[in-house]
Amino acid sequence: MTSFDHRKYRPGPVVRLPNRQWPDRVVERAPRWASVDLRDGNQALIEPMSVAQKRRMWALLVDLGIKEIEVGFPAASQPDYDFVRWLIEAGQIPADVTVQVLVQAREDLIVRTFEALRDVERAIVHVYNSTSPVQRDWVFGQDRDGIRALAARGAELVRREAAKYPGVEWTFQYSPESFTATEPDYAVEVCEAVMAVWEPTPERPCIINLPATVEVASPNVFADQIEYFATRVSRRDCLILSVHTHNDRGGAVAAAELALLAGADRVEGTLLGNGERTGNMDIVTLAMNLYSQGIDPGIDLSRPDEIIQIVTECTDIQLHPRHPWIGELVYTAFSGSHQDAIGKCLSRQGRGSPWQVAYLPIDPRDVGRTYDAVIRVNSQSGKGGVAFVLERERGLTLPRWLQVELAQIVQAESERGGEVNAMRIYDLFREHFVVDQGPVRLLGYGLVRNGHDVIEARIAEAGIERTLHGEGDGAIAALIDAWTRHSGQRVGVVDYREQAIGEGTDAEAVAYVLLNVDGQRVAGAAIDQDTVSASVKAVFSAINRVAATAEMADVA
Ligand SMILES: CC(=O)SCCNC(=O)CCNC(=O)[C@H](O)C(C)(C)COP(=O)(O)OP(=O)(O)OC[C@H]1O[C@@H](n2cnc3c(N)ncnc32)[C@H](O)[C@@H]1OP(=O)(O)O
Ligand SMILES: CC(C)C(=O)C(=O)O
Ligand SMILES: [Mg+2]
Repeated sequence: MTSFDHRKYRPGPVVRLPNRQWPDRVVERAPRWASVDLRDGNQALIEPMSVAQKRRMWALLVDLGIKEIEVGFPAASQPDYDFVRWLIEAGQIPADVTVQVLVQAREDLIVRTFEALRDVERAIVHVYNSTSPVQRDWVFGQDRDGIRALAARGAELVRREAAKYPGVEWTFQYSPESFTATEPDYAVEVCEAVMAVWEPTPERPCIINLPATVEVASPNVFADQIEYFATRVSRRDCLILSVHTHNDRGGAVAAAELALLAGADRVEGTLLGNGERTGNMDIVTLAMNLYSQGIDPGIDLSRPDEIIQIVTECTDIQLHPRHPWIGELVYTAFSGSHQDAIGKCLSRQGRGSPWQVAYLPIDPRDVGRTYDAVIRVNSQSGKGGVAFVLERERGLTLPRWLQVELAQIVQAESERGGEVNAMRIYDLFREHFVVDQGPVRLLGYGLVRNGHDVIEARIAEAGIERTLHGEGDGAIAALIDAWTRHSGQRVGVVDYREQAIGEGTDAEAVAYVLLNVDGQRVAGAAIDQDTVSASVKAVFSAINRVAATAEMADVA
């Protein structure tokens, strides 16, 4: 008998919203960002941040360009109080950044919160109380009127205390905590009661922050709740509509995105999504989502490794290697068809033209990643990936028939031993296709080119030195003629390619040849400083591969 029983649960809320508008809208600009790393993020840590960690996190948030930063709950704990004091007294708050602090709708806490903020130039005071039926009934033991009065009283206290510090530019923020589980009409009613006290104007708006304190439904329901609120609240022009989503169902980012369609102006979240339970909305992910749609996110995410390092140090939570946009493995493909498509697209992607590379929704270089890690080879990989790695690391552009054969060799190796790195792929290429130490060794050759080519090749075969003679149109044809006369084999050239790698005096030639020897196709390759020598040696590589196969058959 287990307690796993879905009948314990009821479906989440449904909002009646005929003619909802948000599904037809698109997001065209970034929201106002507000970080709650130092408050919601911090309160969810096993070990809350030390002073040094808070300072590091603060510096990072400012550096990224986040302009509204909730720095703590100063009335709740001495470290939070002290941190706020340090920010103010040490002049740490840049002119374009506003600190925000959280407080419950309780008099003593509100008084202390304002004390903590004395001498600040500007600040957002964020007061909240919970509004859902279960919180009303079971936590606060109050009915709808009672909770509305609690909220209004909190607003009055905030207004009263703010008046004691007239030199400060205050912004008031209210959150109906547990908004997503609150009846939508009642959420509007409570916020109206708060606004009636604060009397915001278009010039001095207040912030109404609608939280998915616990994510209880799919993101479309949240969007309905936001649109419902935005279209029913009075004085919409006097408030900044903010959302604060949590990730209980894994939809915090999606919910925030849809909320923007539904009328939200501002989004609260944390870097990389740390926060209560499964976390807060991840600012980095949402910002990168916008970026990848061609929208300026308004925060600088060009150095994500720095974000990962600092957030990891401050939270002691490791980043998942497949975390959206910036996880370690996000721009790495192991699977063959992905590698093939990525390689093809990268080779055609023009500089300055709109990015369109299959499987890479953005250019990895934008977030400080190089192409080095884009393709890594294991047993799931195919010829495209192997070829891509060799081209990237060694500049070798293998012909397709050689890619196919090499990929099989690499795959066999990776089935035995896991990932195969670029150096090993190159070694396998040389070991299998550049065969200059086989049964037949080329000792030297002379070529007379006079319209018609005549070759004289000295070889050692089974310990015996011989000189072969042949002629034809081109060095390869002459050599094939020489070998055919000597061996009696029927040899034809199916394909031949050559390429230069490197430049200037360091340049080398690589030759790839596919022969048909007595009906059997065999590939060979060679690398030399000279193009003709590379092609001659490539033919011997192929001949050696045939000879080696024959020797093995004899042994068997
Ligand atoms: C969704 C969120 O993240 S909300 C933010 C939550 N963050 C935190 O709680 C971290 C900081 N908080 C704290 O350190 C403590 O809660 C303190 C210091 C603020 C208060 O501590 P305490 O006074 O010991 O009480 P505690 O937190 O248990 O408070 C519960 C009481 O406050 C009331 N309360 C809780 N929230 C609120 C609120 N927003 N407004 C008014 N009253 C509230 C409860 O109904 C309860 O009342 P009761 O004592 O009459 O039953
Ligand atoms: C304080 C509020 C906004 C909160 O963190 C929540 O509801 O999740
Ligand atoms: Mg929260």
